[in-house]
Amino acid sequence: MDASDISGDLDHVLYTEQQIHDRLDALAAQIAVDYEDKDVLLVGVLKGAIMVMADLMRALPSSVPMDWMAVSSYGSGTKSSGVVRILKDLDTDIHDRHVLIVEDIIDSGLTLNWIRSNLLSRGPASLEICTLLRKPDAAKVAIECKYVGFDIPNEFVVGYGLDYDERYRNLRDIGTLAPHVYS
Ligand SMILES: O=P(O)(O)OC[C@H]1O[C@H](OP(=O)(O)OP(=O)(O)O)[C@H](O)[C@@H]1O
Ligand code: HPA
Ligand SMILES: [Mg+2]
Repeated sequence: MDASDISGDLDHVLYTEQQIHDRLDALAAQIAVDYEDKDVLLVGVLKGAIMVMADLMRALPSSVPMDWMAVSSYGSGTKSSGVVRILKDLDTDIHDRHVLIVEDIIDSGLTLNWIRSNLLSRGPASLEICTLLRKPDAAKVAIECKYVGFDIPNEFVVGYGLDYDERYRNLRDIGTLAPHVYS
């Protein structure tokens, strides 16, 4: 099975692989300037952020460490439960570290709101957020996010790390699913 099999399940493409890479390159350039004189630790949120992390960190000019957290908030559906629990914690002590959270999407904002306050309680020197996608019309809590790839409509999207029931993460583009997939 190859990616062309799953791309047939898309209704429409929002962003192509090329558009995503171009935007991440621009964000990386901005991050490189902002952290020019600081050591930054990238913290990815599994699993959705894997592609963003891989491409963002390779677009950075200097060597940067990364760490990962896994939390559960969505289960297998398309709505956040709002109940977040840590499945895998950081390996790194972030006290006094400059931390940049790397995410694929801010939807309701509940996941990042929880992660943000959890990480802030550990006393980082600074804490900022970089997300590839954000849905302003879906926000249930306001999240201050310094680096945003694209603001998108309030539609469920898949691809480039984003899943529907653990599928479609390996799609290179980001798009919405055709109605037949849900039925
Ligand atoms: O803003 P919110 O409404 O909280 O939604 C955003 C979060 O939901 C998704 O993760 P999910 O919990 O589905 O796990 P995954 O990353 O493994 O897909 C996504 O990757 C974000 O982490
Ligand atoms: O639109 C979405 N797609 C996939 N996963 C998600 N998690 C939150 N929102 C989304
Ligand atoms: Mg996630």
